[in-house]
Amino acid sequence: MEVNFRHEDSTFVPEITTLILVTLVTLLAGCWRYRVYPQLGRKLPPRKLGLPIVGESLSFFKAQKKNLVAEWMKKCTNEYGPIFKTSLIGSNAVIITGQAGNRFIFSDSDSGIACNQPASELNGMESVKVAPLLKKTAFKVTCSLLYALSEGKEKDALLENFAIALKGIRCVPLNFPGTLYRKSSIARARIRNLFTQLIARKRRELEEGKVSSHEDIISTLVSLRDEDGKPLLEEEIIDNLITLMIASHDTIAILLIHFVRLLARDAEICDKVLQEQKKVVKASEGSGGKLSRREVQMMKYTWSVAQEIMRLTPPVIGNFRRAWRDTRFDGFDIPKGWQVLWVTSDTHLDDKIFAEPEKIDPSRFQTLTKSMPPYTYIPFGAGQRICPGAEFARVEALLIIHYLITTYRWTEEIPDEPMIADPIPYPAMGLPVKLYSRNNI
Ligand code: HEM
Repeated sequence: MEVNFRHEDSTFVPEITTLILVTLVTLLAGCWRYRVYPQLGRKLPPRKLGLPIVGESLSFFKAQKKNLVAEWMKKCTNEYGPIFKTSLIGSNAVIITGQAGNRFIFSDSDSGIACNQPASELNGMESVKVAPLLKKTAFKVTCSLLYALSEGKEKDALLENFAIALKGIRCVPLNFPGTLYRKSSIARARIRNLFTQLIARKRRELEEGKVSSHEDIISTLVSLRDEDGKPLLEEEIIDNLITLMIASHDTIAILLIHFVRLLARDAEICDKVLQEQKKVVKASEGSGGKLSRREVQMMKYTWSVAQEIMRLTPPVIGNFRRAWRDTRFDGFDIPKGWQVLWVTSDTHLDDKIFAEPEKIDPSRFQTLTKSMPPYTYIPFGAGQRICPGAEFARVEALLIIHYLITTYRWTEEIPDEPMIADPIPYPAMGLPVKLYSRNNI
């Protein structure tokens, strides 16, 4: 027994010492690799990187949760100028703001920066929570128009799993039974499975000549061939379908939620939108109320309201790129491998571009658009990577607002409902409203 104890004790001490040494060496190596080395011989943008590993993630995400990202950015740009460095989610990052910065990121020039990386149900309802309803509606539109999925179990399963998968995007990656991350991974696997089945069905229907290669996004991706006649891998098709779902879902829903909220709050804007939509109803009488491109083009004021909403509450607050080589902007070095974050709010709230930027004034988009400097109004991004769904989003948002405002009027049930960020500003209680039918259109 004695011998055994001694034996265990004697190996235990070296093991601990080795562990401490390995940890120290790893920390020092990490410090050298991510903190010291990038600064050597370079003029990096100003500002400290914050705590090791954690960086400024906590203060950034706290600001995001409280819907204070624009203020967080303003404080930094006031102190350090339009370009400054930070460390977010374990990566060194440069945040670039302002028109010149937007041009540097969006223009096609060789900047060294590359990309990193979803109604009739309302009938008879008196009170409804707008936010979850519009999220579900946007999701269903994507499923119907992009994936040609009709109502049924498949669509419901996709919606259910997608909601769980999304929650897991921003959670701590602890892969244990019961954790959000584990549930989200299971939901992602189910979504992949569902898409695999949909792709197989679409392949069969294409072979049997039941659908055309342009029927929907799935048939298009399945039919695509490269120069050598090779099709896309199934994994590539699934990745594209998931990207489309993420990109189209919350974005339109957030725009519509803020639109419905504004119409409940601003009687003048609401009346102008209603008058425009009444003209659209009249124009569509000849075609039995069906709306075509011509009627959508008539909705100019309604779209200017949407543009103003996206100026003040952009559905996408910015996006990450990565420096694929050492590069420079505004006299500062941006080391290869660092993250580069562009942000929407800075130019959207710049009083040199938008007079009285805090004021809601849709008319600025009726007079200003042509004279607006490039790279200043960027809800859909700009340049080569501009959102490919911008026109889809415009038509979908306009049609949903048309349907809502010509069928109902509504009042907020909680007039002072606070906003939370999820990560985009979102009514904390889901925007419950009282609905009243309009019978006089
Ligand atoms: C109001 C609604 C929408 C807004 C504000 C919006 C905004 C954006 C923004 C800012 C980007 C990033 C651009 C960049 O990183 O440079 C983006 C990318 C993207 N959006 Fe949208 N989007 C909306 C709706 C949609 C819809 C409906 C679809 C699909 C039908 C869509 C598909 C995409 C795709 C596929 C990308 C990635 C493009 C790429 O990586 O090159 N978006 N969107």
